[in-house]
Amino acid sequence: MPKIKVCGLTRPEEAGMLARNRIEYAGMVLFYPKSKRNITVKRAAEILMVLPEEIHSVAVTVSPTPEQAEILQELGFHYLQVHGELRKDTIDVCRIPILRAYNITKAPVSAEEHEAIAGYVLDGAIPGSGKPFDWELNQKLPFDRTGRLFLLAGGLNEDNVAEGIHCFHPDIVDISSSVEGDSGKDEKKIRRFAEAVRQTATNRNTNNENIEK
Ligand SMILES: O=C(O)c1ccccc1NCC(=O)[C@H](O)[C@H](O)COP(=O)(O)O
Repeated sequence: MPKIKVCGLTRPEEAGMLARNRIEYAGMVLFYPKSKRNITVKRAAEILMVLPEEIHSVAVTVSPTPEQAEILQELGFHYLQVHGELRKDTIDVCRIPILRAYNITKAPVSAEEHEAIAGYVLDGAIPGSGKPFDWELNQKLPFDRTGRLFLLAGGLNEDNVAEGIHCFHPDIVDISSSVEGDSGKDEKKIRRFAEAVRQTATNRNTNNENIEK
């Protein structure tokens, strides 16, 4: 069963929503003012303060500079997620694992290889837009998964997540838009999404039992 990452936290009370629903990863968008989910370093520190230690924290960035990466790892984030450009000088200062994210348009992705890259995120063309990439055309993953995490992102919701899991077998399913309300993350939506993910595993086990009978 894949783990779940809820991305784009903006308020400390959302940490409790994740804990109560046994969500394993929490993403926060920083240094990207174009995003409606962009938060300040101060706000990220407030959220990290109340986020249970067992939830992995992910700083979500676009083309981060070495100085920004340094601030984020000093804050205590467990992972640095990088959209846009992954700079060599940023890799050089990074002591936390990198999740390399690709926004899939029509052009094929050519995945970078580096030992600092702990996982890959395949995301929609516009991150955080709630729109998936073309799953049909991207069935073959553009990287070797061995020893690395694979996160499926982009437009996932409680209705399509079972199909996404079936198509890609991701280690982590990554969501944002579909679990939001007017003022940020919505606990009822998070619960329903988590139930849909866990139900997928239950259905698979039941199907396997039926096949074995
Ligand atoms: O969420 C954003 O606004 C964002 C901005 C810039 C870079 C990345 C961003 N989000 C990254 C994520 O990991 C989202 O969870 C992912 O894009 C899925 O979002 P959604 O399609 O809304 O479920």
